[in-house]
Amino acid sequence: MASFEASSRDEGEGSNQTSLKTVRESLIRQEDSIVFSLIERARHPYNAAAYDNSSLKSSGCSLAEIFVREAEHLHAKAGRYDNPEEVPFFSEDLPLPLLPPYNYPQVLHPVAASVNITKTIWNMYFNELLPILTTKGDDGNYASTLALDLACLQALSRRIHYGKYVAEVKFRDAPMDYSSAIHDKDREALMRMLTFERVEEMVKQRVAKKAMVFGQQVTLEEDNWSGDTLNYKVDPTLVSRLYSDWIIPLTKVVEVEYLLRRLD
Ligand SMILES: C=C(O[C@@H]1C=C(C(=O)O)C=C[C@H]1O)C(=O)O
Repeated sequence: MASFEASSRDEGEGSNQTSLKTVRESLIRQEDSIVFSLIERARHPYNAAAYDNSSLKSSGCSLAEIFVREAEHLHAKAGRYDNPEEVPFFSEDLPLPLLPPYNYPQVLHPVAASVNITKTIWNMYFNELLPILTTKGDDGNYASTLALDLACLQALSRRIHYGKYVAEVKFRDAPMDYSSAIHDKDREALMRMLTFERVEEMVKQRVAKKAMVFGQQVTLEEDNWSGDTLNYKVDPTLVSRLYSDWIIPLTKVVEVEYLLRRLD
């Protein structure tokens, strides 16, 4: 595993199973889901009818919203939101899981449940990301398109809200330093303390590389494996930009919001 800027602080954590190292390893694995889901969604054009609030006159919302609401309803029955890493977009009136709850480890402070930026993620995904990820046009495959949107939204929500875990382990590593900034409600100091620019740079480079590797046309002819002649399924610089402009900044917003409530 790559060595991280803060690796010295990971050492000696002993009994603490969730360390900055394991949290970062999870973020690295989540990159795979995000990059794959973006590549899959980019197979279809934009398909505007699925997002138009006026297409379904009787409901007043878009087909996308109905799709995500009903999918979350079903996922709630299967226990998805028992896992504190999963944050639904429409948390009102979700049904209880049908199976008895699984005993997920309680790593976070209970205030974690109140940190939720799904509205921001929703707006970012539909207003900013989708128009640049997809080509213009309509292929009529709204169900497939929306199922792929759901996969993208879930992967993004999970990754961004995982900032709670990042913040928790950073807090446990340096409780005195963080506590004084939390008492002062000093967002800027918290943002400075939790930021590791070198790690962010590595993340941006790695996701661009993953977009190149996962997005190649794989053929059996040797020639097609030479990097610069390839036509990637999603522009690797777009994936890197998605991380630098939205995913990393929003993860850090979650980190700060969680820390501000960490001593409540
Ligand atoms: C997630 C972390 O916190 C911050 C956010 C990062 C991210 O979202 O990828 C990376 C580095 C830090 O600036 C971390 O330190 O690993």
